[in-house]
Amino acid sequence: MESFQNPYGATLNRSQSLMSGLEKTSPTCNKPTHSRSSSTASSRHSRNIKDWEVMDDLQVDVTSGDNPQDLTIPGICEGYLLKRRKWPLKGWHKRYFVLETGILRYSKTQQDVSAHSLNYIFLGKLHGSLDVSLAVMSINKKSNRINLDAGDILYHMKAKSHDLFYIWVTKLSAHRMFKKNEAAQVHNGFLQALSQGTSVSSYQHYQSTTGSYMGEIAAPTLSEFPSVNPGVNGKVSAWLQQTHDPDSCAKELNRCQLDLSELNRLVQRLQSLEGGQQTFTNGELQRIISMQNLSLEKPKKSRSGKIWGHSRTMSRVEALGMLSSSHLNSSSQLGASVPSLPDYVPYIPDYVCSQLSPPTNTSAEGKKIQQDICTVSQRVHTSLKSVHEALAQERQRLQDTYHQSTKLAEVRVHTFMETGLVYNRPMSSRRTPSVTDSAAEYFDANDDVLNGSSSESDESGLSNRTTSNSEPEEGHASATREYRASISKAPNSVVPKNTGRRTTLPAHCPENAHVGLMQILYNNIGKDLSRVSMPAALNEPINLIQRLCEELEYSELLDTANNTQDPYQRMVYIGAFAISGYATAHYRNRYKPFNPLLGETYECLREDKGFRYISEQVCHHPPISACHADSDNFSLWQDQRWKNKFWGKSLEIMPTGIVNVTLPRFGDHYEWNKVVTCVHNVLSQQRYLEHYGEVIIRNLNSNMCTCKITFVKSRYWGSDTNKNEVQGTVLDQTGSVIHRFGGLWHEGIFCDTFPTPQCIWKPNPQPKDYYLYYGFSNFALELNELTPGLKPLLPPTDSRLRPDQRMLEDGRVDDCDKFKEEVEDMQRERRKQLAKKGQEHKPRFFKKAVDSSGRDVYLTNGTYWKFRENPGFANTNNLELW
Ligand SMILES: CC(C)CCC[C@@H](C)[C@H]1CC[C@H]2[C@@H]3CC=C4C[C@@H](O)CC[C@]4(C)[C@H]3CC[C@]12C
Repeated sequence: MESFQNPYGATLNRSQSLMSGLEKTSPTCNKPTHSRSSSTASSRHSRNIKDWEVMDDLQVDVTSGDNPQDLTIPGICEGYLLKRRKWPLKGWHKRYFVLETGILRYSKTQQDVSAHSLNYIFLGKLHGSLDVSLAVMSINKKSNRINLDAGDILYHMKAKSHDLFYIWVTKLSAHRMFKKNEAAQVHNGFLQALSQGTSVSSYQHYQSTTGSYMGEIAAPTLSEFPSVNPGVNGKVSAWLQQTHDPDSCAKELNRCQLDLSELNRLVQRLQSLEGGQQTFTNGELQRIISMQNLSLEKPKKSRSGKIWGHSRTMSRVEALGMLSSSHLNSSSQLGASVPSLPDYVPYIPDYVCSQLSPPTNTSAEGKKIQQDICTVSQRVHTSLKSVHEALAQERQRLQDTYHQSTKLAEVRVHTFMETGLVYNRPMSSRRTPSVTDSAAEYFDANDDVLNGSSSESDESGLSNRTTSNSEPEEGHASATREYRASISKAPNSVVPKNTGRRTTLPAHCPENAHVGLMQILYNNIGKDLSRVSMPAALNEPINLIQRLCEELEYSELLDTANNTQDPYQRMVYIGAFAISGYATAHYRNRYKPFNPLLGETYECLREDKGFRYISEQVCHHPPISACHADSDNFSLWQDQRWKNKFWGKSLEIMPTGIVNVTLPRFGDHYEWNKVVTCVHNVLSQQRYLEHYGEVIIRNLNSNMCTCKITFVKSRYWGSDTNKNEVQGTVLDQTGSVIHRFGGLWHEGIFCDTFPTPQCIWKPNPQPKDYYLYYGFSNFALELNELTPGLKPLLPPTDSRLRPDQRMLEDGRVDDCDKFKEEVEDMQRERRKQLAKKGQEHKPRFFKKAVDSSGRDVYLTNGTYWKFRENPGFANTNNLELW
């Protein structure tokens, strides 16, 4: 593998194609024991995967650490990129990105950002921020896509052109390198200080020189605070009176302004002195791109007619010559951190070229001007520093006050709830619910979201909406805090004391921290996880078709819905049910359900809950699990298919099936989609699950109301308290909000627009020692129970009879591994036989159909319970799966 010298002096390997790793995975060599998934994966998919490259981690020589260039801060890069929407899964938002000192931030528009300070200030809402050195970076040259996966945060970005893509990749690589060096340096300084037994002053010194950007991630930005209520003038003046010398900041800033005009004059003078004599040496280009501040947007003509950065304009010819492929490919000694782009001569727009010119200073007069620039700059720096300090103090005060006031508000709302002061709102008024004063405070911020726009995107697939992309909103966060407080006060649902079912598993779950998940995942990139066989220690003794049944754990919500006259309130229960299915995921991130075999079935008869459920693995390619449940109060069916994507640190699971529920009493037929589930930090023990996106629930038989539920993506700076947020609204035909509800998907849902505000749903408490039993809930514990009475009634294809799964449940992990392999081999053999005969597998209890929207679906064919009763599965022809 070629190795290069990057602009900062460190040696690194050329980006390594992930696919090359995959290609090596032939059946004979390098194949891990547990990647026996089918090699006939969709060719389209694998072609796409081939185009992705993971940027190698840069090798930083920590020990030498004597290269002063190591800590040169690469120039800022800013401009619009497309950012993939979280919901709907297709389409991209245009977002304005700023990359500065290793931190990538973005907001909605360029106007949200101001560069008129030492650091970038986000005037509008800062949507997100990421330390690029902590992320796995993968790029796709063909589609100009860049992914950054930091485990907790995952950005999918796309450049508008290949040239911009090239610049961004160069910049990102430089900033990653810088950040890594910086971390190494801090680490070194610290170690040195410790080993010398001196105080850590050198470390502190380092911190004070680089402190402006260190730790930025953790510090909340001003935009985090809710907007100020206009009716608080009195409070503001009182506040200002306490502010320490408010005029001094203004004075300093005035002084700065004068100095800045002086600087502007000096810079212009310097430029006119040096005009046009610049040439670039071979290989310097990437260094220049890395080091210069670049604005990748066409400048809007400012008053001075100039854009910031160096303003010498290069001719198109000059630019092309400079950016010829010889500069960009691997022969460049500096072109290390960027993948080579052979046969490609990018056209860098003039307004970017004009910023690329490196500073030069040769003449004596030039030197003098430079000195002046330094002196004035230092003055500006001192002024701004003092302003910065004053503002920091102010921010601290604000922050303290803010925290105090939210605590107060909480207390107030609690009292409001406790005193039972409820408000009645005529439902007929059908307008956005008004809330009482005490609650109004925190709902104000919600309104724009509550009245959110439609989820249609424009033709280009681009959108500037922020209402339905599951990005966090501060207003919601505070609403959720209130809901949460109320939910925790609500009594726990009473778990029936004795269901006669088991309350624990026969054996503890195996320890699996040692299992080399990394190799398995890297070797199966792009493949469905549902096709990848994993070591038994990574499995839970539950099958995916059983796991689907878990979504019925809170079926009483559907019972309630079927007994609720008011269609809007009914919808709230349906919404809560849709959310409740996700609750168990909170405790379930260490193990993966078994992949069902084609033709495997599972039944769940719950007289106590009043429903019966069946499911079958109906298709292998792609894997599809179909299920159907009936009760006096509802019918539910869905077929579940999911795609998954592994981005280096996180695994995204995108289910595509639609859930259907009918309520016999009102003739309602609801249908809704599922959200994305992301397993963050999948390779480490800090693994956790997040759901994000939007669920839209429609009633196909009445357009009276719809429900919109947002699973909010947590913020990077979020404490645990803003994880797992959900917000829902029930809208009438005109789009007005009739109900709103929210909370956390693992803690419960509160609705404050009901005649009596109340907790709609709260998950059952986890059983004792659940951690030792795969994190299962009581309901999950019961799913695989096989009682002597039940055994003869089940078809032999029922998951309860699957030996490998039973072995795992009994704690016989090695036996399970062996048997699992056998079972999977048998399945392959069956498939071969079928293919030989030119036949296709046909599901036994489901039939293929097309739903009202033209989607392929699997519906029950109504035979399961009939066969079970008569003639009984012992007397039918059954598949032999194991
Ligand atoms: C590799 C292993 C050990 C890491 C753990 C992966 C676990 C957390 C993954 C593997 C398969 C995943 C499940 C696959 C499909 C669905 C259906 C979807 O509608 C809800 C999420 C859910 C239920 C996923 C939850 C997370 C899940 C269980």
